[in-house]
Amino acid sequence: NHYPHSLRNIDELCASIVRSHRETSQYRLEELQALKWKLFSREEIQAYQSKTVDEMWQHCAVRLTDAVQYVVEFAKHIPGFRMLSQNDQIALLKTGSMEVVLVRMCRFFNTENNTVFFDGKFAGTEVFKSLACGDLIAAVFDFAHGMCALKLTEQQLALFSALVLINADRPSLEDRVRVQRVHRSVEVGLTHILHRDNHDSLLHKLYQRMAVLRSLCSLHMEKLRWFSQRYPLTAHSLFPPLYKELFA
Ligand SMILES: CNC(=O)[C@@H]1CCCN1C(=O)c1ccc(Cl)c(COc2cccc3c(C(F)(F)F)cc(C)nc23)c1Cl
Repeated sequence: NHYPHSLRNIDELCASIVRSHRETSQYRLEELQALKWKLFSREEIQAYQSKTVDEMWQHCAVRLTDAVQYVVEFAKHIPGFRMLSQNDQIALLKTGSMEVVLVRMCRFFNTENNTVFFDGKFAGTEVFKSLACGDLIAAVFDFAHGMCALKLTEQQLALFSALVLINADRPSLEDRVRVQRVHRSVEVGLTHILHRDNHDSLLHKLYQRMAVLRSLCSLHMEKLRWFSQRYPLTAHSLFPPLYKELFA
């Protein structure tokens, strides 16, 4: 093909990241579209609201762990991520996987009625009341709103997710320079895709979203610590092992 060698690599990089995103996105957009107006009944909302704090946390932790596992699969198929050392892959996933879960959540969000796909239907913030962390849930919904407003295509979302994950500023990386190099190639890929989509202005907005993401995830870690101190039994025994490995 007529591309100079480097651009061909970027095209191949973009294609592999988009493919990996599609294969690990948990639900296809068409499926979610079909379920868009399936809302919880009053009784179902009551049932969620009458769960105890640790029951609801455990219920969510199972789903979050599931989502994190899909992000791990996504990462494993990103060329350049696989090349990193095992320790650096774990270090990137430890701090980045929840951020990617949050980025991906915008796919499950219906901005018309401020609901998110949860447990098979679309839920408003009131469903999560028994978690006793309304500020966290409000922040999760706000972030999803902000992401939806950017109207990213699946390809742009795939590249942005890879950019969020492969971040050389993460703590305890062994080979920061190598992570920076992979980050740069993903960034070139995203810039290339945005340019092709005639949407160059989006890159700046996406970097602002990354800053919001970091503050949101430190709020999550604070909540997780609060929860595991208050409910040590649930946190240490009932949370799926991967969750503990990533967040403990
Ligand atoms: C298809 N559904 C989805 O994509 C989402 C993401 C993974 C599974 N999932 C849901 O079912 C879901 C959708 C919306 C919401 Cl608000 C929730 C509840 O979210 C959380 C409740 C408790 C703690 C959460 C924490 C904390 F603090 F642990 F880091 C962090 C995040 C980000 N979300 C938390 C969930 Cl679990």
